[in-house]
This record gives sequence, structure tokens and C-alpha cells, in this order.
Amino acid sequence: MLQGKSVIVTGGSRGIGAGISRAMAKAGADVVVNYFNENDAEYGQTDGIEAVVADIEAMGQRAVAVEGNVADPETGHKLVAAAVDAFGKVDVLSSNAGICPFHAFLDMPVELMRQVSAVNYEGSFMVSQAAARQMVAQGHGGAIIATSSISALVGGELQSHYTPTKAAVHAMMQSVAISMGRHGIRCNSIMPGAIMTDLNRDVLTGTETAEYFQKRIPLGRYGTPDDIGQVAVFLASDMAAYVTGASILVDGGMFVNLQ
Ligand SMILES: NC(=O)C1=CN([C@@H]2O[C@H](COP(=O)(O)OP(=O)(O)OC[C@H]3O[C@@H](n4cnc5c(N)ncnc54)[C@H](O)[C@@H]3O)[C@@H](O)[C@H]2O)C=CC1
Ligand SMILES: C[C@H](O)[C@@H]1OC(=O)[C@H](O)[C@@H]1O
Repeated sequence: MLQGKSVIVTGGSRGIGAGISRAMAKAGADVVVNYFNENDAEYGQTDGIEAVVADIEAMGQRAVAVEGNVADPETGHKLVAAAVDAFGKVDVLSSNAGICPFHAFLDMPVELMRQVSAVNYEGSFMVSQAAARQMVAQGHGGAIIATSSISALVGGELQSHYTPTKAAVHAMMQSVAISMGRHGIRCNSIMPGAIMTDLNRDVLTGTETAEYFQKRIPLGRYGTPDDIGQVAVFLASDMAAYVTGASILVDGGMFVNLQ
């Protein structure tokens, strides 16, 4: 579905981003895999930048690892330059990088709130802008897929700094879809539910929240990074040729299951 496409994935070395990177490669794309602050040993053998690059190459696709903090305005330009240097173009951006350091509201340090906003919202904005500029210059359209969240639609007691950034990413895609439509660039967001990754493994394992989530998910299981990767491939592909400004909940039915 993505044969010959050039894809950039931010936060592509672990978790959902690793699932997206692998799914894009399996669909035939070459991938620039962005990562930041990685200590691969910390994340075991299945994830980490080296494992993801090796898996992509084992599928017969090209992979380029690019370290960079998406909150740094230069990183978006670095990622685009890496894709153009290695693959000659940018067709798809998966703006996935994000952090969620759980913290109570009342004693949350302003610095933490600002860091989460800088990475999750501002970082997504800047990388999307850099990729869109390249796509417009290329003149043959493209696709931008932002990883928002079920948390764009609901709250979390320990996520008062986080949920607004997920809503912001969703709202940004809706607006960017309007201005980029004339360039044939489709912009959509994915809203994952509870996906077992490093970001929330502690929350989703052996806690009251874990028990509650398990009861709330009609499909009876947490999502996997590949569950998100498959939807990202769909949104990147010509199967979604008339889909822009949209968001897709990928949550096993969690959001609708109030009672
Ligand atoms: N895990 C979940 O249940 C859900 C996650 N999400 C979103 O999915 C995205 C990925 O989350 P997970 O895979 O769970 O997280 P993770 O912690 O497992 O992986 C995060 C990835 O982002 C990278 N990263 C972190 N900070 C970065 C920065 N400043 N610049 C560039 N890369 C950076 C890391 O290197 C890593 O590759 C995030 O945007 C998160 O908000 C949304 C809904 C649910
Ligand atoms: C970090 C959370 O556990 C996870 O990420 C989100 O965006 C949702 O809040 C999920 O529960």
C-alpha cells in the first residue's frame, strides 16, 4: 500500500511509534525513524532505535535513524533533510512523539506543564510545518498523521498537563487540513486508547486503573503498537484518498463504554 513512499516517524524507536515505523515498512515504505533521550538497554530487546532500524531493513526497506528533540525547532528541518538526502522526498509524516509524565494538578511544577506542551503540541506543530513545506515544494501531495489520543476527548486525574496537548494536536490537524487541502496534503489524527507501552506500562499493570480499564474495553484487551500502525498505514495510503481533517479512535471501544 505504501510501496516507494518516504515516511518520517517521530518517536519511532519505541512503543506506538515503533509499531507505526514497522507497519509503514511492512507496507513498502522507507522510514526516517526519529528518537530522543534513548537508552536502548533501558527498553529491552524488542524496542529501541537499533531494533526498529534492523527490523525495517530485514523487511527490505531503508531506514535512517535521526536523534532529535521535537521541541527543538531545528529537529523538523533535520528530519526532512534526512528523508530528502536518503530517499529524495517526503511523502508521509507520522507526528507521534509524545510524553506523559503522570502528575497531580495542584503541585504540578510549571516547568513540567511547559515541557509536556513543548514536546506534545509545539513539537508536533513544528515538525508538521517542516514536513508540509517540503510536501508543498514537491508538488505531489502527501499525508500527515498526528498521534492524538482518547485523552483529547476525556480527562485524567494525573494528566491535566497532558490531555490538553492531545486535544491541541487533534484540533491542529483539523485546521492544517483546511490550508493543506489545496496542495493535496491530507491531515488526520489517530486517537489511541490504552496501548501497552513504556509510557504507561506502570499504570496499565497491576493497578486499580488497570482493572478498571480492562473492564471498560469491549474488545477485552489493551491495544498494541501494531493496532495503531495498521491505522496509520491506512491514513497514509490511497485507501484514505478522501479522508482529511478526520480523527480515528483506536481504543477497543473504550471511549463509548460508559455503562
Ligand atoms: N500508550 C498509550 O496508551 C497512548 C499513547 N498515546 C500517544 O502516543 C504517542 C507515543 O506514545 P507511547 O508509544 O506510548 O510512548 P513511549 O514512551 O513508549 O515512546 C515515546 C517515543 O517518543 C520518543 N520521544 C520522547 N520524547 C521525545 C522528544 N522530545 N522528541 C522526539 N522523540 C521523543 C521516544 O524516543 C520514544 O520513541 C504519544 O504521543 C502519546 O501521547 C496516545 C494514546 C494512548
Ligand atoms: C498515558 C495513558 O495511559 C494513555 O495515553 C493516553 O493518551 C491515554 O490517557 C491513555 O490512557
